[in-house]
Amino acid sequence: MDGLLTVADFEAPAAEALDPVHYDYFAGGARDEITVRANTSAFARIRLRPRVLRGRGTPRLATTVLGQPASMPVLLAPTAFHRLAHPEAERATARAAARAGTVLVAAMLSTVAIEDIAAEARKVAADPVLWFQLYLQRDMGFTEAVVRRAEAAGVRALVVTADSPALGHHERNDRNGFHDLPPGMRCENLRELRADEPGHVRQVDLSPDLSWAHVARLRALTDLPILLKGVLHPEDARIAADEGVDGIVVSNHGGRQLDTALASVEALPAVVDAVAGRLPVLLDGGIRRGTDVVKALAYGACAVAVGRPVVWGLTVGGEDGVTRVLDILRDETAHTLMLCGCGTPAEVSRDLVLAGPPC
Ligand SMILES: Cc1cc2nc3c(=O)[nH]c(=O)nc-3n(C[C@H](O)[C@H](O)[C@H](O)COP(=O)(O)O)c2cc1C
Ligand SMILES: O=C(O)C(=O)c1ccccc1
Repeated sequence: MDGLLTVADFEAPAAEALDPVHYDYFAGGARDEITVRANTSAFARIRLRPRVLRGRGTPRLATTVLGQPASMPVLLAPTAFHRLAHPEAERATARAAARAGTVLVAAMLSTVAIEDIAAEARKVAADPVLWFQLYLQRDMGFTEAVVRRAEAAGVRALVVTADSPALGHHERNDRNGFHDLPPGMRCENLRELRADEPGHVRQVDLSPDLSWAHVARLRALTDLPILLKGVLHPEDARIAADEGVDGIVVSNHGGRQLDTALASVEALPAVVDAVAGRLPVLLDGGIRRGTDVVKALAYGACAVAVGRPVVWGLTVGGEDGVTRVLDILRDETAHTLMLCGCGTPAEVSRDLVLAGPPC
C-alpha cells in the first residue's frame, strides 16, 4: 500500500484487483449516476472559513454518537457483500473498525454472519461498538428473527434503511448480468430464514408498502436505539423525531437509489434545522477527505459514515487496507480541525462553511 496517500488513491488498485463485474457493483449507482457524482462535487463547492489564533492545541477527535463512544466522528457505513472484495470479507472490516475504535454499521446483507462479525471485533477490542443495518420486512416475523439475532450478537443500534422501496436500478449490473452472489457466497444473516433458498438475496423484500407503521412495530419490538437511514426531506426528519426514532442518517444510499436526488450534504442543513436538536443527525455519501468530514460537522452532523472507500481499502489490503483508509481520514480530519481553529468536533459550527461556486 506504499504510495496510497489519499482515500481516492485506493480506487484504482481496487479496480485493478477486482473482477470488473464486481467493481461495477461496488462503484456504480442508479441510472446516469448523477447523484453518485453530486455527492462528491457538492463537497467541493462548499468552502471553509477558518478561525485563527484560538489556541486550541492538538485536536482531539473522540466523540460520542447516541451516547456511544467513537474515536472519531467517522463511522463505517453498511455495505453489502464484502466477500466479493476480499476472502476475509466482513471479518477483516470488523477488525479494522474495532482496532480504529469506531462504529461499524454491519449490513444485513453481509457475507459473514453478524455473530461472527461481533466475535471478530471482540478479538481486537474489549468493547467494540457494532450497529446493524436492517431492511424492514413486511413479514414482521422475519424482521423479528433478524433483530433478535442482531441483539443476541450484541449490536447496540439498528439502522433502518428507509430509501429502498425498490431496488435501485443499476445499469452497469444489467449490462454485466450481475444479479446474484456467485456460488459459495450467501447472505449469512438470512441463511436460516427460508429452507428453500438459504441465504439467497432474493429473500429480501424491498417494498413500497412500508410505512411509518412498520417503524412503529419495530419500535415496539426492541429496546435498541433506531436510526433511520436515507432521509433527505426535512419533513421526514421531523416525522421521525415524532415517531420515537433515535437518530437520522442523511443519505441517498451513495447515489444508488433515486438518481438526480440531491447530494446528501445539500440535504443536510434543512434536516438539521427540522429536527432542531431533538435527534442526532449523521450523514453519508461522498466523504473522501477530512475537509468533507468537517463540512458535514459544520452543517450540524454529529458524525459521518464512509461506504465505498472502505470497500476499496478492503479489496486492496484486507484489514490493513481498511485500517489505512480510516487512518487517512482520521489524520486529515484532525489536520482540518486544527487549520479551522477547532480543538474538537463539537467546536465546529456552521459559520465555518460557505456554499458557493467550485474552488
Ligand atoms: C457496494 C455498496 C453496497 C451497499 N449496501 C448497502 C446496504 O446493504 N444497505 C444500506 O443501507 N446501504 C448500503 N449501501 C449504501 C451505504 O451505506 C452508504 O449510504 C453509501 O455508500 C455512502 O456513500 P459513499 O459510498 O460515497 O461513502 C451500499 C453502498 C455501496 C457502495
Ligand atoms: O447494493 C446496495 O446498495 C444495496 O443496498 C443492496 C440491496 C439489495 C441487495 C444487495 C445490495
